[in-house]
Amino acid sequence: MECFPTCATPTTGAGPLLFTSALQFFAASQCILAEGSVPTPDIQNFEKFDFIIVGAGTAGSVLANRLSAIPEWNILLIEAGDDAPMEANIPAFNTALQQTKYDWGYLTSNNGITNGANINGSINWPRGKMIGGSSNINAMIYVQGNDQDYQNWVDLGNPEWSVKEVRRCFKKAESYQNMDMLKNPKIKNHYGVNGPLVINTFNSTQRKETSRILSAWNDIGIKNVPDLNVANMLGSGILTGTAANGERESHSKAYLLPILHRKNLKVMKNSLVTKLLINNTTNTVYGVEVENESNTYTFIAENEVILSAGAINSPQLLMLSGIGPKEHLYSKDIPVIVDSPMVGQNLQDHLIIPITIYGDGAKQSNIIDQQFDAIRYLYNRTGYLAQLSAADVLAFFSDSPNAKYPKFQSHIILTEQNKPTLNSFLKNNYRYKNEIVNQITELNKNHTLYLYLFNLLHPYSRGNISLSSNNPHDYPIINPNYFSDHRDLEAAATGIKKLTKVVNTAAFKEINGFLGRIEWPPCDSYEFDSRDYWKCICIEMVVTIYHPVGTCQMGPDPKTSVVDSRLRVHGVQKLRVIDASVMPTTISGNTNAAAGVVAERGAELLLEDYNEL
Ligand SMILES: Cc1cc2nc3c(=O)[nH]c(=O)nc-3n(C[C@H](O)[C@H](O)[C@H](O)COP(=O)(O)OP(=O)(O)OC[C@H]3O[C@@H](n4cnc5c(N)ncnc54)[C@H](O)[C@@H]3O)c2cc1C
Repeated sequence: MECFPTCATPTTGAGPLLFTSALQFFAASQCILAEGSVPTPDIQNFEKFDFIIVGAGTAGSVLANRLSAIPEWNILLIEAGDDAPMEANIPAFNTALQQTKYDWGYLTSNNGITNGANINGSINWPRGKMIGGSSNINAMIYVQGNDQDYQNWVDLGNPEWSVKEVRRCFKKAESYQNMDMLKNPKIKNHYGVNGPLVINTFNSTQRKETSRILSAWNDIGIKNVPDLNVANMLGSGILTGTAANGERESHSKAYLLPILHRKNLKVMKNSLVTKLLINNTTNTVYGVEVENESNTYTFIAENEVILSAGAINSPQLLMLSGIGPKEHLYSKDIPVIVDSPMVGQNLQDHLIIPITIYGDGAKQSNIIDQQFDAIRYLYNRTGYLAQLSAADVLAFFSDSPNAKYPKFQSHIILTEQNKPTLNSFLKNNYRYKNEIVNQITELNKNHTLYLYLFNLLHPYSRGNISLSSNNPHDYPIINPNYFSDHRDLEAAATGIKKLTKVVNTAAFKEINGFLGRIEWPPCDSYEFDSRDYWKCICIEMVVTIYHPVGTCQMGPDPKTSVVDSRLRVHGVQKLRVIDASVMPTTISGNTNAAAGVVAERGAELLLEDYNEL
């Protein structure tokens, strides 16, 4: 049988050799793309450690590094998820891990008020479930926040978190890599260059379009700045990312993987902590209960247990262990050890409202070009796979031009004409109903979609996390309570009205830009682009930019906070929470860098308490 009748006679020259080595290269590059694997440790039931850290996410990775730097301390780090897969490392796949085994896959509860345009009135709340946690599933946007954010924490009775200390910790964490930008003395002075966390700007294949976006922002008064962090999150510009050389920089890659050789650190993955062990006569925590495959283990912490399970799971674990609002614990048949009314309360998130602006623009590249781009990525980490799936520009603004504190933020998702993945993105990631999805994809057939994601930086509304049962496998109930405070709705309408002005700028006129009306029955009677129209869209279509914080907030008073300023849990001994949940108020922008800094500073406070600093 002739398999390839048209194939030229195979050569015995250099050609086949070259092809073979190319094939080997591509096969090997898939393996080296993943960030690395954590070996399974040799571990015994009832083994004793000095510190046990629950959760190897952003904060847990930092803590494992800083605490295991003390050679006399034995550290156990426990993570519910597996190693991060290859996709986590490739920037353009930043949404690809949602709703896989690497995502906890949470949904918000249907409150019957918001989210009429979303399937079953609820939205996705993804959270990383893997080594690196949410730092391996996030969009890599590196935002430090505004000085006032940290001053707010001090004003709430947390003296350890002064702007000066927090800024020092950012520098300690950072390894800023953009040599061109470092020629600017303000940028050089602002960032750290010797820390573990590599940050840089992305190379963008969309610079023509992102320049247009920047120019439009500039024209409506959101002035372009060379660097958003240096500008204290005021203005618009190209963002910095936890990425460099075409790869993601997760907190696990920066802090954890390089120290796996330390003899005093054990890391257990695929292991769910189900409960804290507490001596209820002394209210002292002495260990944790853990499920690994079908086995249950007990591990003892001689000094402390540190919860770094994130803003949903840290309060969940406290409540499962008897620390929380007493009536709620009684209702789930959980014996109350400490009545701590704020556990799971004070939930703050950055909501987003999608604003659809269309214009002439590039078509989606064809499949052959995309495949070549994939090869280019494997060879030298360039091309579209090396950049995040959203556009690499941001705007931070307020309702008055001279404001020193931003109220609003805008991200952009740039969607070329007729993009095949738009439909599934809107349906699966945002859970919009077909009527909404179809309108947007229909207009995208012949227009580029500039999807502006408007977000409110400092909401007044507060949600909460509560238990659905006393079973640690049952997901907690997430109630974000968006727009429950009317001031948020008014502020959002003001911010959106300001943002939609971009459509009248020269940059958008040049491409026949127009604002797309989303037809949705509850909003149809309102005049398009009026405040009332936008308020209606806010209520019906609000989704998340994935920044829950505040559910174990720090503060001096056990009635109004969960941990003190040194992150020790009120009412119990030998227990801290160190992760995004302790932020008493949210920050001006994306929360990953700040969660890492909470852990940097939290580690310092802990070391001070043991005279190790
Ligand atoms: C989709 C998405 C996009 C985002 N984009 C950005 C962005 O671009 N920029 C930005 O600044 N921020 C972004 N964020 C937010 C940012 O990533 C988080 O604020 C930050 O990672 C929180 O860190 P953390 O340590 O508190 O929690 P996490 O990083 O979530 O870590 C918690 C860890 O604890 C583990 N865990 C939980 N419960 C248990 C248990 N019972 N037993 C054992 N282990 C457990 C989890 O599996 C996880 O690994 C995004 C988040 C998401 C989900």
